[in-house]
Amino acid sequence: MLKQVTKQLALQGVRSFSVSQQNNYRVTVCGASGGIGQPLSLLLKQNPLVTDLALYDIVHTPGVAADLSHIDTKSKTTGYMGADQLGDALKCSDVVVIPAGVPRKPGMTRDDLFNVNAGIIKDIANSIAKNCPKAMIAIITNPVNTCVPIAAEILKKAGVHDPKRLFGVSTLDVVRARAFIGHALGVDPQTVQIPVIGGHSGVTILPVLSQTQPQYKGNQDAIEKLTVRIQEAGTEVVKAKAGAGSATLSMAYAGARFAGSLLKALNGDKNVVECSYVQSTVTEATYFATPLLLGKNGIQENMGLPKLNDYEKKLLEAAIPELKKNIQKGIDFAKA
Ligand SMILES: NC(=O)C1=CN([C@@H]2O[C@H](COP(=O)(O)OP(=O)(O)OC[C@H]3O[C@@H](n4cnc5c(N)ncnc54)[C@H](O)[C@@H]3O)[C@@H](O)[C@H]2O)C=CC1
Ligand SMILES: O=C([O-])CC(=O)C(=O)O
Repeated sequence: MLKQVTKQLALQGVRSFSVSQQNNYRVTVCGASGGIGQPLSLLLKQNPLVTDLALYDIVHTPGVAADLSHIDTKSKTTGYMGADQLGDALKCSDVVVIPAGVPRKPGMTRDDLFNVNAGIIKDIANSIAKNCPKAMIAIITNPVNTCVPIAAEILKKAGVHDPKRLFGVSTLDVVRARAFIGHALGVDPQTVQIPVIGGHSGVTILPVLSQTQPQYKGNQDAIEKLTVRIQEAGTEVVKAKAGAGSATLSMAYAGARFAGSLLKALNGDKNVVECSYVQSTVTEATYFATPLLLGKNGIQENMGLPKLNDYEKKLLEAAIPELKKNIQKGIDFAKA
């Protein structure tokens, strides 16, 4: 009889899961009701490594959680709403993904979001320090270049800072570069490899086109145009959305990919490499995105600067002062 029922469930597409599997992680999304938060949570609900999906926001999470909880994947989805429930949302989380905060409108820079978003990151980081100090933390909220140093300073104050576990999500820059290059070369974007280093705004975004696989063969003019397009791709979306926000769907895809990579590495996969904005000694900027080998404890190895040609070295020179300014702003805010 039991055999029959199991077979029937299998035919209906219902999978059974062994309790002995290692792949049981709790992921918290902070800002889960937003333009990024909802599709990101939908994608995470489909990740087989997630057993417990905690959705936190200051609005609407009971509805978002109820909706997602009807999807036939194994993870349990729970909604937490309002500052009183932030601690419970974070408690025992393995991975915290943060797309909480306001997005840009046309004419704004990412730095213009600082006044509102810095305080949001500060509050969430304080609660992470108390409730899940060992979690991997992935910050999507802009300005990423400044929000990551803010979170680091808050975690330092609480005595729980581990730079190997704190990440600024710059994956969308890689995703975009792969899309643009794949279409330009007429190849599947999924087969394109390219490091995008530096930070996540304007001139701090440094796509290393000389290291693209398969090779990008454009002339210098084409290379410069493509570089600027990747650097300004966020603004391209902000303009196209004409006041209705910034990239949400592509960011949800990128955020789910990055969180998925953290989970794979936690689960013992030894070949997970992602570019991400982290504490760094690779350049003069104390936070900098480079390719990272991820492991069970976060960054296993910073793979350092890829080989740069003369044009890319100039881009790096332009990025460093801007990054240093963005980083100092975050440190000053957190110390004040
Ligand atoms: N790193 C990246 O590549 C990218 C970053 N972003 C950034 O992501 C952030 C979110 O963007 P969207 O989802 O489009 O904005 P949104 O306004 O649609 O959603 C933000 C969500 O955050 C929530 N929120 C506000 N204060 C909160 C708090 N204290 N605690 C928890 N949740 C809170 C809001 O209620 C809302 O549901 C923005 O700062 C945006 O600039 C956007 C695209 C790409
Ligand atoms: O441009 C923005 O404000 C949002 C963002 O970071 C991106 O799309 O890369």
